[in-house]
Amino acid sequence: MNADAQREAVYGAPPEMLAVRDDLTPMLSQYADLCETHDDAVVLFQVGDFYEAFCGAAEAVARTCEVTLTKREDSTGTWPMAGIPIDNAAGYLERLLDAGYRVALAEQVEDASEASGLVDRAVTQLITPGTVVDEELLEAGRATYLGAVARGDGDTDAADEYGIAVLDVSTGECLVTGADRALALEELERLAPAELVVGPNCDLPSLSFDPMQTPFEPDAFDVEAAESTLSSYAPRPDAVVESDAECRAVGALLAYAEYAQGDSKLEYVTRVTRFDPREFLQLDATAIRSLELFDSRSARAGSTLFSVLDETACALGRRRLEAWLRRPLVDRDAIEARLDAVDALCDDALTRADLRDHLSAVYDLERLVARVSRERANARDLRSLKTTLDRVPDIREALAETDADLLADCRESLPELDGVRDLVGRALVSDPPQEITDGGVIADGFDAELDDLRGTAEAGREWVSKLEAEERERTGIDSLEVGYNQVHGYYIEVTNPNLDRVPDDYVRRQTLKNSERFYTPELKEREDEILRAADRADALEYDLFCEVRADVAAESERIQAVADVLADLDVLRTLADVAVANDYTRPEFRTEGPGESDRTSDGGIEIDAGRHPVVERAQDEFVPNPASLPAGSVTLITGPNMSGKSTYMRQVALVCILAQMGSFVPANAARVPVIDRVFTRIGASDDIAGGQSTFMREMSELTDILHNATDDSLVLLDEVGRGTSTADGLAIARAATEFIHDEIGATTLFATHYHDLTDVAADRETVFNLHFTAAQRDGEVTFLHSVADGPSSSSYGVEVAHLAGVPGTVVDRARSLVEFDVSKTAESHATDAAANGHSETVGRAETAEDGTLAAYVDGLENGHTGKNARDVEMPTADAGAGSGAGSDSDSVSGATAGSDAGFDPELEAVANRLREADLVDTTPLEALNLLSELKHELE
Ligand SMILES: Nc1ncnc2c1ncn2[C@@H]1O[C@H](COP(=O)(O)OP(=O)(O)OP(=O)(O)O)[C@@H](O)[C@H]1O
Repeated sequence: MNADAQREAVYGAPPEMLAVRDDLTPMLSQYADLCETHDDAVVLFQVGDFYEAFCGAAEAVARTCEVTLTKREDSTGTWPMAGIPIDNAAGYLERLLDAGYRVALAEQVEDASEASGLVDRAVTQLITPGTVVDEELLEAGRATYLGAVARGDGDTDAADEYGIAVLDVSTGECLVTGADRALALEELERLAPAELVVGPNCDLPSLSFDPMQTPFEPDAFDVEAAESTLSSYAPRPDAVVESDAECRAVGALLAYAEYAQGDSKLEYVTRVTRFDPREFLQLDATAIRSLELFDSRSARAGSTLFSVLDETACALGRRRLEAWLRRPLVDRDAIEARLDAVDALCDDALTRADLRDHLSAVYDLERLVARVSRERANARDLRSLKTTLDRVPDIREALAETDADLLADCRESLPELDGVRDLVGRALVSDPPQEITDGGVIADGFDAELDDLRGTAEAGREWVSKLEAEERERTGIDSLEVGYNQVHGYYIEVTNPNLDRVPDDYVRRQTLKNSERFYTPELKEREDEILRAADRADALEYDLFCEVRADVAAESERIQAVADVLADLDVLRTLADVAVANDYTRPEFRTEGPGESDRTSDGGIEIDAGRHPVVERAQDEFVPNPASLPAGSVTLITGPNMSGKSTYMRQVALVCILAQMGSFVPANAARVPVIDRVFTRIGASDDIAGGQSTFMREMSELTDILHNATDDSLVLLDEVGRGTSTADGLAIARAATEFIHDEIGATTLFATHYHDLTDVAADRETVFNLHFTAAQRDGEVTFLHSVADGPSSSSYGVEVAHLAGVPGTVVDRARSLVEFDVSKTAESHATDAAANGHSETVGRAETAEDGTLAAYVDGLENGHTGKNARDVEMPTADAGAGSGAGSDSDSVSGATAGSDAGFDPELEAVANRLREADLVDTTPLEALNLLSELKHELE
């Protein structure tokens, strides 16, 4: 049985209980009923102060939560039972969720002391990864989404439409979008809901994240049913959604969320917002992952872009920062508005500091107001809400002088909500208790009746407090005491030796070992008065509290508006703080937006002294690099391993992303276009679970780029083609480069070790070569990390192997092999190159240095790999586009034509074996054996 099946086996009513169903005690019968109606979860059944589970579920709870498995015995049998204490249930619930269980809380919904017979119980909450609302189970600064995906009607054209909806049940944020399957799935990956309700006929591939997939009534996805659910959240559903698929997704999502919250409408979901993914810079899951925006492959803390930016002061800001980074803008005006605001704050340290100060005192207003609406908020929550709202006037004041439109808008749209502040301020004591049923919550002076009751109780207590002295005097018993206990109430206690002095009006209440307890009719009367008043006061306080909470709930929408503005402000000030602290600069935009006709010939990317925002933090000295990438150009980047190629490519993309989210960028200056998408094909990683080899994955990512990139896109390719044979890899890399350049026109950066690829620059004006250099002295390599024009001449592979710790003997031997073979091949290489009219200086290239393994491999591939080159049908480049330096296809086919004479198959076999050797997975002994075999072959 797999893990899912194991979990499901304990859902539903226990079969052993069903077998004796009619004989079960009323309580267990109630348990079995609730298990049957909630057969998609482990039912935790409140019995007093514990949540109990029985039978198979009890065993699962005991195992997962590490609590004792006990048993309950009654006339019908012995039932395994396990319980978790309600008071600190959060930790146990978390364990159950982590173990993949869904949990239904069946709570006592009537006061056990008032129930005649069996206490009424109902499932009040379903707890699953996407429906948790408990603060202790949620990550503060991250939205936790419940998601739904639905498809258009199978019989119509709309069948290709997919709808995606997400809801953060803890805050009420609800988003819906729709698109074709590919785009919709991309959006789903970007939103990465923790739990997913999937509609009928949705054909989902394996996802890059791992949501809990929840089966839910297919009927909820029917258009009519979905529209009816949606209509209680949006009076005109057709004004919110644009297709049936969207309607189905959001309707079913809300229906499931209602079911999870005990079948009640979610009053705090006040706005269902539709968005179009095309209105944002599209970053798919691959790009988000490979640019390490949120998750890093390195274990180093602070090694993602998000962690560099995250100087937020409150959870509201943190969640908003994540949303902005996940979804940068494409509307130039909106971007400039954010940049103006950040700019203004950069220049105003005082306002920044003020804002930080105020915002760090605010609570998570979105979650607070959601709790208020769900009637789950206690008095402390309302006080936190007030504390937050109290900061609003100060925040408005701090923004009083600002010129930036967005900041001024924030100031103007910040409602002060005096009514709510005043109400909570007057109604609740300043430091209320956690419980709302035990009194002590409502402030004096708020309600006359409550004040009266309190006055009565207080007067009674005062009377009692004086009673001791009076009775001592009346009876002459100095040791007489007046006391109170929960069971017997007020009493007068007299020790045994003094019992003979007890007056006649004392009535015996309790006998203890050394004393007797009494009351007097008058004391009893006072006691009744006090207790009656106190009980009534507690009940009245609870009612008053609920009224106050309901009044606050009525302002949900305006409070959510405050939360919205505070979140924006926190992000804007964070971006300004980060810009100042890290010396970022304001980017300039060269185009109005994707697809706009005013794209000019200089609509490319120009970065002066750009840095990688994350790598620069980890580096003692980061070397800034420029980028000059005309629109639609392809830039081929060569250079030794570890020289900085990937860092460079990524930093260009990160500058563009930061700019479009409205942030300053790590550079001295940056002029950038508004791009529509960033595509990445970086790093080789297997997707064995998804059934893809490294190469297949590489190719499917490349396919995605070739199909979907536009001339407004930025494409990063890192070593495309390396997952297969050199000849095939080079052919694919070359063909892809030509296609992207000639057909798509996306601005592209391509890091490669295929030196032959650099020839593409020779006959295309907007294909350029850049390279990274390294200095080699006394056999040691130092990476300079600075970019220069032209292709690189060496890869320093042996030296990098040395740096990586490959044993000295192997490195020395490899070096001598390289030198030996290079000298052997250099001559024919030079001859071939001359014969092809192809010098080593191509385009803006620098002259290659020989004496390295790369030059040797170059030699083989350029001049002596006739077999490989012949095996691959290279697409012929447009001859007319050549610049005269020899077109790429010329150079390859020329090499092929003239190479057979110098082709040495044995030498190539050795080279191939060397090339394919995986040094990381080679033990020193295997390496020595390999070398010895190679030597043998050569000799
Ligand atoms: N501009 C820079 N200034 C300082 N250090 C840098 C710079 N660029 C990169 N580095 C350092 O060099 C390391 C290697 O960089 P990177 O991964 O970009 O090299 P690469 O050329 O892509 O390597 P490979 O070809 O092996 O993938 C980085 O982890 C970083 O520590």
